[in-house]
Amino acid sequence: MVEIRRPIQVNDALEKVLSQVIPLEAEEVELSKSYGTILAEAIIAPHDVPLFNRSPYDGYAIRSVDSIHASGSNRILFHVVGHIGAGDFYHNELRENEAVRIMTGAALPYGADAVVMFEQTIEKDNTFTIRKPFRYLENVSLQGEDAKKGEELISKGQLIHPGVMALLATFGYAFVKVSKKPKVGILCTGSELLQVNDSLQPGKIRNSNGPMIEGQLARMGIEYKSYGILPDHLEDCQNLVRKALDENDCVITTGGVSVGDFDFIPKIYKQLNAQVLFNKVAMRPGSVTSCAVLDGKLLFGLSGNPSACYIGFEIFTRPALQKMMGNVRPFLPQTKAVLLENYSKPNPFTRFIRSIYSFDGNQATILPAGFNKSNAVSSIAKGNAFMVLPSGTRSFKKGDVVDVLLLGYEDGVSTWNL
Ligand SMILES: Nc1nc2c(c(=O)[nH]1)N[C@H]1C(S)=C(S)[C@@H](COP(=O)(O)OP(=O)(O)OC[C@H]3O[C@@H](n4cnc5c(N)ncnc54)[C@H](O)[C@@H]3O)O[C@H]1N2
Ligand code: MOO
Ligand SMILES: [Mg+2]
Repeated sequence: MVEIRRPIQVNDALEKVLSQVIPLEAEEVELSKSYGTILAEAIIAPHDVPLFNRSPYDGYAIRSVDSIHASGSNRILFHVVGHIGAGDFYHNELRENEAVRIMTGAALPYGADAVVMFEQTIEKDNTFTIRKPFRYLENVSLQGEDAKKGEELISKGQLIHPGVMALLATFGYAFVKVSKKPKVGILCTGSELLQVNDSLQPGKIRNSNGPMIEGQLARMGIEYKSYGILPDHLEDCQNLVRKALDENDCVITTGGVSVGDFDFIPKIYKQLNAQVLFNKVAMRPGSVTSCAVLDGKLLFGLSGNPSACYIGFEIFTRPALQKMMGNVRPFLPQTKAVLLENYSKPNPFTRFIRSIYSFDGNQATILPAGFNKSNAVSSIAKGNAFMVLPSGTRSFKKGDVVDVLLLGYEDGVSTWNL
């Protein structure tokens, strides 16, 4: 007799997975290799930025007090006593009606407290005149205006993107403490599976889930080990799952999670003594997505059906891997968009529809990406987002505003409201 599985809600399943996540240790990486990693320490400014008052323009540094009486009919004359570019420093203190020719980024000389842009002067020999008064600190880029010493700028658990790398470099971090990345093993089960370069034979298909998951991991900057394709043979599959578990922090299998005669993943969990977190989720596709834990490591049993497999990864595996890396924003970005066509099917389970999200110049829109079945591969290729229709709803109409999860963004969000 077939086992009757009880579906649990997506949020409950997700909570179960995330509660099992054991964060990975931290390590020091070279700044130039840190892109896409997660900060394991907060960045606290060790000094002000800028570190000194500097000129934001090419022009002349003056004492504002000397400019008070300047007007169109009373141009004031300055004597140029020095010339500095960014990186230079003028060591004397400015005296009355003296100016230093200064370039963008150069430190203001002592006594100077304003900058006159070249365009605001009439220059003659070693002098210039101005026709307006300058305020104290006018045209000055102030010490500490960008960041104050001691200020926490980026907290632990944030993604290191190019902007963060710039900040780290500013503060002299040649190395940065980040979370280690998980090692992930991928195993595709199915006696029907051929390699990508095999020619087709009756009843066989090429393994598309393997390359797809490799891409999903690569999109997260995570390295993986592919254990290839494996015919549906209980003992062989079990041995390879065990080996993959020993060699990785997390293992993803595809196929064989349902109730078919050759669906061996549930048996493998049982024989390995893994704790099954769930084997049925109230979602479509991906309802058979399964997850188990063994030795503190997560085993994701993703469906063999390509669309279900893709969604199972993005909804469960991705946040879990992000959390392993200590990412405080582990979830795909969530937004809303206007539906561009009627969607009349009822949604007894939460429905994730591979869709095309775009902006039509006026509003964010979402359009289902075509053939919308669990076994579809074309719609995952065309889509860049999931439209999410909550369970217990039906008859969505063109013009309705719906929830959307965006794929392929480097950063995510801290919670989902699904
Ligand atoms: N009696 C029932 N039958 C099924 C149920 C059910 O509840 N009761 N659930 C259905 C649902 S929903 C799904 S989804 C599938 C899940 O199947 P499995 O995860 O067990 O996967 P397989 O049986 O191995 O394969 C399903 C399908 O996917 C193709 N496949 C498998 N691996 C790959 C791959 N690497 N690349 C491309 N395509 C792959 C495979 O050829 C099958 O067509 O079960 C339903 N059945
Ligand atoms: O689990 Mo299946 O993926 O619902 O279609
Ligand atoms: Mg099956």
